Amino acid sequence: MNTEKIFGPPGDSPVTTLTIRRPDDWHVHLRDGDMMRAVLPFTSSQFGRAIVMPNLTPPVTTVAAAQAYRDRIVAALPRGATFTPLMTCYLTDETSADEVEAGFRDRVWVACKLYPAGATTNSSHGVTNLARIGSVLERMERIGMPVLIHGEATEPTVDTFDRESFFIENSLRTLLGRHQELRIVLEHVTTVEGVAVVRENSARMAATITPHHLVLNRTSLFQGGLRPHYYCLPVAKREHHRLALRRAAVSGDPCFFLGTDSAPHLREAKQAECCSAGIFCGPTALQTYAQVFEEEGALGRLESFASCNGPAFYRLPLNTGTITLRRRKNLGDRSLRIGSSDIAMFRGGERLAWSIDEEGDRDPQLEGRAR
Ligand SMILES: NC(=O)N[C@@H](CC(=O)O)C(=O)O
Ligand SMILES: [Zn+2]
Ligand SMILES: [Zn+2]
Repeated sequence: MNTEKIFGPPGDSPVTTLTIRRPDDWHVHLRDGDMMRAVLPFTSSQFGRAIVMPNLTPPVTTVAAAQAYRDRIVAALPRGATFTPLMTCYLTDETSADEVEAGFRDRVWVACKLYPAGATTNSSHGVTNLARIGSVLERMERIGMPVLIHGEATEPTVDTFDRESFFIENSLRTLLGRHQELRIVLEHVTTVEGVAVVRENSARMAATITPHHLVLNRTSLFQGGLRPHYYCLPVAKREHHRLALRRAAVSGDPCFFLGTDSAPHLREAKQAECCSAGIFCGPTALQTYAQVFEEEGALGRLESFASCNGPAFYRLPLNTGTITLRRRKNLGDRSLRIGSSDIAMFRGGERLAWSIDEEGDRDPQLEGRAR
């Protein structure tokens, strides 16, 4: 990592540019069609790779569907982009272990995504009971294929703010016991309990942390009125949970890495009687992570979180090339136009401390270093 004036003597002017190995996004929703074409450049310009979530309608449940979806993403990439989408298989009660293994061996998908049925956006085809997919999980355990979990309980009697900790205590711990070699990512972790279970099982477990959960708590959702654009699942929790997430992210520990959970919804779906869950944070994700790491006095560890810990967990090579962030106050766009509608951007129109160099410059010293 290259920084200018990062560790200068006290009173010295602060770091002005920050060059890190090109990062990856280990959790993103690229959607499909016009929306995919509109949101993809924000991901492909910053990240070398991204784990693409399979919660389309209909969900991506077969090798053929994943292959076709990957082809559509690659065809939509801006000219000259060097970006690799990493695909996932949406688990249902009917998923076949053979199909899962075939797609993994053919390098079509890198992981399976487990949505408890009804837990979040487009999860109605998800798993109704973990016992139903026991043989699939057993196979994944055997072949070393990770399962990525939206870790929230779905029982209607469980309080929304307790759904993650309830899932951990009542489902995840059983799963960990039943499948002792299974490799697991707790996606978009939001609680102290989530951070703890990941640390306890860090030999085979990791978690992604979103930019928004590092800066929002549940009070932010009601700041001056109800904020639909801050609503996502799992919902932001109390302040002490947010502080635990910040400590985990900046710790440098390999079991925590970057996953934006950028989840675009049209404005009419957000500003509605029943608001869809999801925050479109892709355009300002890296800038927000940089701000958080700086506030925590840990800019020197941003690179491990953003660019190194994820590839180590997924057993993939590090990216070559770099990205440069510059301390330059900038006002980003407020929203992204899609046909006659638009998508509100998280922190769009806010004055952010960091901006991303457009060229995506490459450092010859880093080129070819990995692999
Ligand atoms: N995070 C969200 O609130 N929404 C995601 C689904 C998900 O990741 O749970 C979406 O697809 O919109
Ligand atoms: Zn989710
Ligand atoms: Zn998601």
